[in-house]
Amino acid sequence: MSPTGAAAFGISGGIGDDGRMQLHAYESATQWTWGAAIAISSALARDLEQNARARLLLSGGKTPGPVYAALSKSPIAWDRVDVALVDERWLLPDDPDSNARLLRESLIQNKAQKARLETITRAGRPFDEAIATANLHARQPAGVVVLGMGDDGHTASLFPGMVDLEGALSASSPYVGVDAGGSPGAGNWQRRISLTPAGLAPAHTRILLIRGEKKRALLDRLLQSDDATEFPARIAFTTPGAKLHVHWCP
Ligand SMILES: O=C1O[C@H](COP(=O)(O)O)[C@@H](O)[C@H](O)[C@H]1O
Repeated sequence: MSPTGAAAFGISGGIGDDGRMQLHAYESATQWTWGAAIAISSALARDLEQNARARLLLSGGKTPGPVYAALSKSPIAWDRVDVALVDERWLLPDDPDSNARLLRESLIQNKAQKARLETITRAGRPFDEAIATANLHARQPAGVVVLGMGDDGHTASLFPGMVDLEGALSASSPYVGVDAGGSPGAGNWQRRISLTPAGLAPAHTRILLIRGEKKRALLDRLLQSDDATEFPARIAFTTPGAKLHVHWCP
């Protein structure tokens, strides 16, 4: 199936009307998985037609694994694709709770084994150096960025109520180190490295993957305002640049 085969429509009442967002609503998890994978793969294929390499930023968490697994079977020139992280917990890349491990086990399989995976953390790499390395790699801006959204309205590792959220939201660098202590949504992983709105802005394709009625209701709530300090996931549609494509299924 293709994304256009799914029920794709703009949301009325503000965001859909001003062209900042389009919702692709699927009836089943299978349709969502393949619809989102095809959307990502098509954007990469377009990039690869025009550029020697394509750069893809992916989120972690519990939601996107099936989409990445489907994407790994896409017949594109993966040997010309650099895959990097939207955010990472301060964990080594082989830790079962790291976002890098999720990418390795779901995406870097099948045809996508030929892609180049960049991790943010590495054994012996101090926190500040990990941030600096992420920023260095981001000098080559990503064309395609895939975001997630937590039940608390966080995206990347930008959490409601975290220390100096305002600083992270207004940072001029593509990545910042964060202390998400005090934000229950951060779970056991308070120290993190996160993409910022400045890092999101250059992407020509901006995708948000969410599932379930709870997140759909939260999305509706997000659309009522632009205040990213209340719900940082609002940066997905308030950051100037590409239209946000939300792929959702129940
Ligand atoms: O901690 C994180 O959570 C978000 C959302 O994850 P989900 O489990 O609710 O899908 C994710 O986008 C982010 O990359 C991750 O570090």
